[in-house]
Amino acid sequence: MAPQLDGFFSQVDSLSDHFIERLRKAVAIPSISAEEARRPDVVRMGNFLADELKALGAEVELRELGKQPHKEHLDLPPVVLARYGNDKSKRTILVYGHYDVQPADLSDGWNTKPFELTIDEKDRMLGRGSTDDKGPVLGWLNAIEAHQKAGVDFPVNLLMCFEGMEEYGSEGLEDLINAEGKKYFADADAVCISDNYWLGTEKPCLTYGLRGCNYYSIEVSGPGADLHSGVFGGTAQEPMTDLVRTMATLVDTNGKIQIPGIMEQVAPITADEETLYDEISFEMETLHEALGSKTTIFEDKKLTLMGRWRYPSLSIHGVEGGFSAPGAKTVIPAKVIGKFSIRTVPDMDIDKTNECVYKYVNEQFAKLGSKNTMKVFAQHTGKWWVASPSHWNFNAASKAVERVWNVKPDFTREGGSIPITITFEEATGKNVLLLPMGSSTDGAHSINEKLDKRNYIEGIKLLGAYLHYAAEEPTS
Ligand SMILES: NCC(=O)N[C@@H](Cc1c[nH]cn1)C(=O)O
Ligand SMILES: [Zn+2]
Ligand SMILES: [Zn+2]
Repeated sequence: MAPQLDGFFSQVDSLSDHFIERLRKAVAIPSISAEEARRPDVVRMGNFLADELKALGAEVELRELGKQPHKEHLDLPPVVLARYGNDKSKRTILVYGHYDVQPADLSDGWNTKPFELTIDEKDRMLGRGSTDDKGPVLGWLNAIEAHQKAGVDFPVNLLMCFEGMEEYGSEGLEDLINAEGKKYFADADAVCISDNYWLGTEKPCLTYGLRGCNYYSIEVSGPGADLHSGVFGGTAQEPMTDLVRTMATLVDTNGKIQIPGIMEQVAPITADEETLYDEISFEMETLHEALGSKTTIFEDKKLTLMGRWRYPSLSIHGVEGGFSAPGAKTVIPAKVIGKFSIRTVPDMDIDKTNECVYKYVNEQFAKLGSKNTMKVFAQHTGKWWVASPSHWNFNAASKAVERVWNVKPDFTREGGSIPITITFEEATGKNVLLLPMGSSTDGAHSINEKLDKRNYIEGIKLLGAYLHYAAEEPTS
């Protein structure tokens, strides 16, 4: 029998301004995990969540994770663990999200202040973390509150795990989840993560796969200090020149990875997979809109989806130590660190991939015949994940999508990474579902990140409806 959801849904509508205010407060905390100076703000954001959860009647623990690896002067932000409900006759759903965000600065090209939630004339709620992942995290809290205020029994016990280091490789979390898999998380019957996006702007999806991410640094140094390029140019071998020449050998303009041993690890395409892409609702126009240009590698939908889901990609992110401000500074940097990452896919192996990268980068640098020194190392790694969507957890989410959005969801994989997903699967032994709230044009990690008001409010209904269907879905 379909669950009675009307009371809950109308309460979400009535509380929508209050829920937007909650998001406004969260976005105002610049919880950037990658910036050391922002660490107190990340902690403040964890405390904010803990306080909101306590006010809703959840049992909350702030778990400290110790020092940040390679940055021993920094404490990792706490993991917020919470439980709402402990009724043995109900199913228990474990949800995960993250309260840290990517860096953001007005000078990057934002049209509005990134840490002030701004609602524009199209009801887009602009602000860093609005879609990734503060909106979805608050979605769970909002669903609890709407049940309480509507007087509707909460259908499941909810276990929550919200971390503050996801955008920096989830440092410290893996050990906690492995340790708590059969303790704090022991009751979990299934896991749900809301931290990705629809493929387009109209059709919801359920996601059963993610790429992994190996993130690398190439450090080139030589001179003892930054130098005057007029005095030393033409006399010293320059680290930036060596770095740029080395980085240029990694990948070509069409994204073809030049490192031997990477593509060789990729699982072959199966006959079933060949047919899968045609069914997916995905328009190249929407991709162009999300991209902000027509500079796609492929013109074709299937090749584009394959490029995002089932093949690895190599992206060059930036150079630390180089001159990047506007204007013209005639300096030779003494030490530069180039950053790049490889999104990994089945059947790639983390260690094997690292070996291929180290060997290749060392060879390319050696070819330069430079007297400078080069080190290449992985900053963090996370494995890819592909699960079976034939499970009651996905059935429940599919029914919830139909109920809220009046359409059957697409079943998708995702090009991004949530490295902790596979850890949850292995530590709990339970099915993991990705249930996105936001859409493809939200601009996560980019300037002008937003979450449409519609996706936030209907997304709260979706998360709540999912819990109702999960409560009664027959075991599969
Ligand atoms: N919303 C998920 C997300 O943005 N994940 C990050 C996580 C990450 C950071 N380093 C490696 N993975 C992503 O970039 O995919
Ligand atoms: Zn995220
Ligand atoms: Zn992110």
